[in-house]
Amino acid sequence: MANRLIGRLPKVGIRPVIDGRERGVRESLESQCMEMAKNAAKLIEENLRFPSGEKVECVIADTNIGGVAEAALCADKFEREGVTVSLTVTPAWCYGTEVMDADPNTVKAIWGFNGTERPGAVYLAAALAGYAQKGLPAFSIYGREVQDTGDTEIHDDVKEKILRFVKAGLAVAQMKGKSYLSLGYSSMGIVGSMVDQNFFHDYLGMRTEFVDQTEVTRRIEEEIYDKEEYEKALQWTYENCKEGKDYNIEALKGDKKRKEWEWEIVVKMTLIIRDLMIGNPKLKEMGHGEEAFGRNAIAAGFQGQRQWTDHMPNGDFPEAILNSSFDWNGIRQAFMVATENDSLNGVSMLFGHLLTNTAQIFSDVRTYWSPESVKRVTGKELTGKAKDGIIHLINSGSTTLDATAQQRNEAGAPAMKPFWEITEQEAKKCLDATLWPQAVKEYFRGGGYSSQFKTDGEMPVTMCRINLVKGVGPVLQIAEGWTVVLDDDVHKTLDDRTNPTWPTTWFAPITTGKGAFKDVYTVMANWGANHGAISYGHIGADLISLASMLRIPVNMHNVAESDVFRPALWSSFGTDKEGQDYRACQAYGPLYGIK
Ligand SMILES: C[C@H](O)[C@@H](O)[C@@H](O)C(=O)CO
Ligand SMILES: [Mn+2]
Repeated sequence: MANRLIGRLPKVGIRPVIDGRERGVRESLESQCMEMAKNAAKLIEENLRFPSGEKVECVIADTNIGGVAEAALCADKFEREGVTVSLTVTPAWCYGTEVMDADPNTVKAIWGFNGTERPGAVYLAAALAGYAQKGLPAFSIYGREVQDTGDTEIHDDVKEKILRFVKAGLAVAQMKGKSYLSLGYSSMGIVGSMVDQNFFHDYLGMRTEFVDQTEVTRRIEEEIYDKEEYEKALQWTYENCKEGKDYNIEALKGDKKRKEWEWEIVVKMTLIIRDLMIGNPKLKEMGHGEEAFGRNAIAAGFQGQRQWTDHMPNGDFPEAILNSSFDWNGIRQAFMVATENDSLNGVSMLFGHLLTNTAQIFSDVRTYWSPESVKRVTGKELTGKAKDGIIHLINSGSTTLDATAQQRNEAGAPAMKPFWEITEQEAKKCLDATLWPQAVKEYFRGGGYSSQFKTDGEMPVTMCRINLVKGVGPVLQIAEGWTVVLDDDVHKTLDDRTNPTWPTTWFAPITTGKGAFKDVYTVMANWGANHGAISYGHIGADLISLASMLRIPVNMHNVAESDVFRPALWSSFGTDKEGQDYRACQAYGPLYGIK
């Protein structure tokens, strides 16, 4: 099941461009050129889907584009069809700016066929020079190996670049016009929860919607939720969410009646937060037309601490369930809900979700454990991928239950998958691997239930985080690494020193010996905030491409330089890639800002 958001899904436009000279040249290229476009469309449509499950659709220009009139016809078609990502393809020389996609509102790339009989790469270079001069960043795709004229195969390096470009371009398009829903506002002085509407508007093209947490109270008290669904949800919760140990001191423990009330409240909160995000037609049937609309929120945050949690059960259950790929309605697309309303971590989760279609982990970046410290407190050596030290990722609230690592990929390895690949049995395993202890009352006076589990499998993951820096603007940090599994006794000793009621992920970033990635300690020391968003997979290169489209410089990453793929004209901003990125992002400014 997909999440209901308003606005059509963006399409990818393919533009075959051709040397317009008739009486020989054009005719000899027509079919090869169109074939290239069809192959690119096939590659994209066969490989890419939206997080809601729909297949990505391509639109090909009606004819090859040999001059400005055909370019305009194509632009017209693309506008009608809702194309926002444009890929120009050509095996031959064509006329630079005359055939280019000059629409400032599309994300652009050109694939110039690397053959020598007809010079596709020469067009690519001419068009890129044109784009540089006009200030329109475009990605350049050019295969490493020379292909023969009639060869229609797409080499792997080209495939990788096309798919990376399209994925990132579609992420840009999907955010545009959607909302971040801020439920409550500032949580415990966490600056990411002081939602910056200018950042959302200028960089992401998104709205920011502000709703006070009293709206949740009102809907609970006035019973503005689907009551049938609520009964089903409550029963499902009792059957699938096992209550854990109560760690509170006797004096703070709630009685049976109180605990039942808390379960009822947290289930109602889950329905209500979801309805606030995406609406619910059922509410209209109940006479609540306004509430039925929702806020068209592609991501949200719940302040919780402290005003809500000092008084009411906390948001851990609603956040964890919404962020997971399943609930009482079955297996479904995960929502993006940031705990403590940390909107910048919410956006980082959204990036990961749009690039991978999977649920996302939200965590505090809590403790760096050196091998020596682990040895000191447990008497044991860290081994395997954990051997050089680990970072403890842990937070009450938003960590998806998909992070229990109970799902398996085709190779049988632990994974977090898009919802349509998750089996009923896997969803059940994730739920079975999770306990729900009473929230620790010293922190959460109003109680509630925290999700308690550990990430019990070694998975490739990428942690990222947007930070807003005065004088610079937004910057993105990225750390690829692995979730690691510690021996049970080591895990328990380390976990018990923290808040054992919360979900734990042990993270071993990949270190390079240089800069922020000198070692695990320096990764932790260079992290720019208290939170990180963790996505399944090594997606650093995809995040880098996406950030460049949004003109957000990357201030720290451990992706191989050969995989860094940004608009071609970034190379006009110097030779070192990081400096190029800062200078180019500054020169072009936010995508939707005042120019
Ligand atoms: C209960 C505490 O207030 C936690 O929520 C706190 O450690 C954080 O998560 C801070 O981001
Ligand atoms: Mn936190």
